[in-house]
Amino acid sequence: MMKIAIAGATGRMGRMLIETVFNSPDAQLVGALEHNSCPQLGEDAGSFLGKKTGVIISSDVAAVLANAEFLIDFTRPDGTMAHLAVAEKTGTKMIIGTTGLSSEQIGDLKKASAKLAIVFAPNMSVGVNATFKLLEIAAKMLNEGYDIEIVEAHHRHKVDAPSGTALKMGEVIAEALGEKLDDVAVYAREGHTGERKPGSIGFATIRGGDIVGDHTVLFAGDGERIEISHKSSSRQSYAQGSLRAARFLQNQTFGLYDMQDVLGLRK
Ligand SMILES: NC(=O)C1=CN([C@@H]2O[C@H](COP(=O)(O)OP(=O)(O)OC[C@H]3O[C@@H](n4cnc5c(N)ncnc54)[C@H](OP(=O)(O)O)[C@@H]3O)[C@@H](O)[C@H]2O)C=CC1
Ligand SMILES: O=C(O)C1=N[C@H](C(=O)O)C[C@H](O)C1
Repeated sequence: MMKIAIAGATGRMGRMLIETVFNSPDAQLVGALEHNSCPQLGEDAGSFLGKKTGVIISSDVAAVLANAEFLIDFTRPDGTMAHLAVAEKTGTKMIIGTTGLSSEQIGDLKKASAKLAIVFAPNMSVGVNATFKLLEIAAKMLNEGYDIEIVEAHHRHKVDAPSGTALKMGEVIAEALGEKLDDVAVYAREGHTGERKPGSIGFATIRGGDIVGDHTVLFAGDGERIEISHKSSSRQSYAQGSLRAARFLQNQTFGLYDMQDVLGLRK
């Protein structure tokens, strides 16, 4: 039985993860973390489901992690890094879905992974990770005469842009074309932009309503265009993917992995 704690327990992903762990025969919910101004501190983590899990929402990271083999963290970059600092001491393996980490913070994850096993991925769904592979193939086949644009849409509460998934799509495509995303990305257009720069990868962001997460990559040529899209209609796929990541980590003692490793998709 995997002993799992959830960070950001009252958030959109936190709640989906609590429900998923609660209903999984091979997982036990042993902790639920929130920051110390959260109004639900002291409540049962399952109260939003009308169920008793026996786990009380707490802000005591050290006490929660002392009792947990795994921490699944979908919070904010500062929260994730604070949890990581404690997990390094307790040896609690981490599954990190938080997006918007700086390159310095990612560097700190890499350092920690010398001793701690971590899965870090901007999207835990099987479908999105399969889409990354499709994009790699498409980018190699359409490497001349096609302009590449990535469009993502998310709910009105999302705080980072472009999404972690859109950025990863850009990285996968850039790598397939022998480029670095930083050298070819165009994140915004406004005013007199001039003509599109050949070889660039454009990003466009939509925020509104309750959109769970849509990503489309356009390969726009002369007289035709190809679109590769993934649309999430529920957060379940992210939560199920996170549990698959925890199962994968059962067999790892250290190292930084992503969902391509978990799903056996790495070339
Ligand atoms: N990898 C993947 O598959 C997916 C990744 N995500 C990413 O997961 C993250 C969370 O998304 P979502 O659940 O929608 O966001 P929410 O805002 O609904 O949830 C975030 C939770 O983390 C808490 N939190 C915020 N800051 C801190 C902190 N410094 N320390 C501890 N806890 C904190 C929030 O509390 P409060 O609200 O009180 O601030 C809230 O409970 C985002 O980065 C998002 O992009 C989302 C879906 C899938
Ligand atoms: O904030 C979200 O909701 C999501 N965030 C992730 C991202 O930034 O890519 C994954 C998914 O798209 C939902």
